[in-house]
Amino acid sequence: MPAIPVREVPATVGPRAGDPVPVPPPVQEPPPPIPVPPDQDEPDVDEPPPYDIPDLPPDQEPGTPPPIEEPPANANAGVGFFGRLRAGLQRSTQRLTDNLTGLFTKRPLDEAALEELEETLIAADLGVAASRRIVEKFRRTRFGKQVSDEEVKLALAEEIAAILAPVAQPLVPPPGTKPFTVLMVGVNGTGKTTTIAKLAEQWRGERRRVMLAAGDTFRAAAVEQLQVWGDRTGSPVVVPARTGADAAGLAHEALDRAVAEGMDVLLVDTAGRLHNKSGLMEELRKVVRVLRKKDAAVPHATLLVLDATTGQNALQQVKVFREMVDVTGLVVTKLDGSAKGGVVVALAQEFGLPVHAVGVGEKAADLRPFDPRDFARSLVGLDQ
Ligand SMILES: Nc1nc2c(ncn2[C@@H]2O[C@H](COP(=O)(O)OP(=O)(O)OP(=O)(O)O)[C@@H](O)[C@H]2O)c(=O)[nH]1
Repeated sequence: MPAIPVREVPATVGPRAGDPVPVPPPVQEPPPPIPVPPDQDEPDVDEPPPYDIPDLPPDQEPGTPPPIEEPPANANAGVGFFGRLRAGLQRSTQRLTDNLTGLFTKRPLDEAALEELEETLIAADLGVAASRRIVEKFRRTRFGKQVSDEEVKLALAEEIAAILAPVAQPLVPPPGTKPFTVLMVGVNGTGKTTTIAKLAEQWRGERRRVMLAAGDTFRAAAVEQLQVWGDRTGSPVVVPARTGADAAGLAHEALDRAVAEGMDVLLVDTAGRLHNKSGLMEELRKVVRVLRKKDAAVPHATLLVLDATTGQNALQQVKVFREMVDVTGLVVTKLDGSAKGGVVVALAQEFGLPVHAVGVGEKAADLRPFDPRDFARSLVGLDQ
């Protein structure tokens, strides 16, 4: 196997043994896509043909991030993360609350109103099971009563938060686990690379030493993108020697380097598509197998990154990726551009997998640990 180069961080920003780890400058913007020259050394290696994973959403073209709906004009309004979350979820909130307004104030809560409530919740992507659960609670506690819009929102927020609470688990590298190794999986364009950068930024800010591994070896642009993020966050990046190099070999090499260099965290990017679903499954399983050979506990976490704009497709993606790898937690991105933020509730109800973080924008500060109360109140349009 050819040697896998490690892109070293310039001495001015990279940590040295014994030095305090500098806090990297805030990440301002995601790196622009970088044109990739044809690989002169490897004329035989072709880009894989368009992928054909029948169970994944058809609207995600290979290599093309899904279009993000225009965010609302006041998307950056508000103070702090709650304000961003609230602004980011505005489309989802509108979708949910438009039909609720006046639903119960015009009449006491009867069967027809409950049915309308259920339809509204399902249309807002909360999923059938969660919607039924919420409606049942309303039936038990409020049937026959006249309730104001505000009361409805409060009760909804409470119920949604109760569904979300068990899954809201921030991802914290446990003390003594070094390097805490995280495998990032998900369909292309969902935000894996950006999420890696955001986590790297966050953990470097906590003075942890972070290494990145560019495991999406077929997409040279993805490798370049991770290198840019590595430079920006001051994290060394292990890159493949050539396009299409063995991803498992790269992950193995990265783990060796991370151990040798005393890294606290290793974040491994992976491909979101290959020739077909079984090709992707084979590759992801091989990456895990090879890592486990080195250390049975690795990867310590396997995060599936989901794009909220895909709505109910996200549920399908969880099912497909769980067939491939042992998904330990979820990150839901692009809540800022989506009217389908309710899908987080459906994911919580259906799978009960930890939701570690949500993304409400492209900047480093736009990824935060998932707070059930904040999310629920934002989703129904209540203030903090
Ligand atoms: N609005 C918004 N955009 C995001 C968010 N997270 C990621 N993006 C954008 O989504 C696009 C795709 O993100 P990537 O990180 O490249 O996705 P990926 O899954 O790594 O995809 P590949 O690199 O193609 O494998 C980029 O333009 C990101 O800036 C988010 O929370 N909100």
